[in-house]
Amino acid sequence: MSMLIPDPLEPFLIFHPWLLNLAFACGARFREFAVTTFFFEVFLIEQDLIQAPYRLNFLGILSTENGTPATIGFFSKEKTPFIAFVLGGPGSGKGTQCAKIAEAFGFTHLSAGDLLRKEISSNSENGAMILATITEGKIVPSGVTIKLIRREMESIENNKFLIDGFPRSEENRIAFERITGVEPNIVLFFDCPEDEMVKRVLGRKQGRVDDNIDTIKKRLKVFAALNLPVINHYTRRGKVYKINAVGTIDEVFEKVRQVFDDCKQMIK
Ligand SMILES: Nc1ncnc2c1ncn2[C@@H]1O[C@H](COP(=O)(O)OP(=O)(O)OP(=O)(O)O)[C@@H](O)[C@H]1O
Ligand SMILES: Nc1ccn([C@H]2C[C@H](O)[C@@H](COP(=O)(O)O)O2)c(=O)n1
Repeated sequence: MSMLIPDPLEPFLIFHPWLLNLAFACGARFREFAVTTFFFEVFLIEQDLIQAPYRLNFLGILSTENGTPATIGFFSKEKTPFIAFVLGGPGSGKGTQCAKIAEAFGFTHLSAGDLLRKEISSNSENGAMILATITEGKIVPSGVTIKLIRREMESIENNKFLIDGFPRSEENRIAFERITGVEPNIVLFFDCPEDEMVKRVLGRKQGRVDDNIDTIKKRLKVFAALNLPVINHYTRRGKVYKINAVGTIDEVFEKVRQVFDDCKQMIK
């Protein structure tokens, strides 16, 4: 485990211009993160795509329950897990395929959406904010989501994780990589036409607050604006396996199986 001294200050930089000035005095690496995050955040709030008050929640990432500073880069070299991010629009079939991958290849399936919904039903301090955000089809502050993912990863012995529905935005991605110190090994992208996604979501009938036509339209807009840039980033990094999500569940899984068979050498 490593501790990088300046990181605990990062969340403050986002909100306090005078601390931004301090960052400039502290070195290039710190400065780059602070400036990028600041301008990106302003853009997202202006576009009404994220919750404005997330800055305060972002503090949650860097504090731990016992009050000691959080460790940045929380995987030891010996225990760096194999991570597959699973992305795609709402209803593209991420959750369905993750369940099959987990069973066939021994992965632990962590769904960011499920973890957030669990927070709502457990009446946690962030429950009301998460419910309002999901109902609006927007993205929950990274700090909140990463804390939940991190908690699960730390409590599970398995070393192979499917992280479903995360990162949803460049801000999610940058925060995750900064905090964990790792990138995903691969990224699955389920490519599905919008009309098929709408049909699947409306047919899901699981009582989700966001499975209605108004929220779906917003989620599709958020997906195009915020999630596609993440997919483009990892495409440039040579990590994306794009899967045509049209077809029966088993037909799609055959394409997925091929990806994991091809990656067997990388998966310990
Ligand atoms: N290939 C498929 N063909 C038809 N229906 C499918 C297919 N894959 C999944 N479904 C159905 O579509 C609905 C949405 O699937 P799923 O929940 O897996 O999508 P998702 O990408 O995880 O969605 P979300 O991001 O909204 O959680 C479910 O009812 C599921 O049974
Ligand atoms: N990284 C994430 C993942 C999910 N959410 C919120 C917003 C989504 O519309 C909702 C449902 O997620 P899904 O089950 O479709 O993966 O959860 C988020 O804010 N950030």
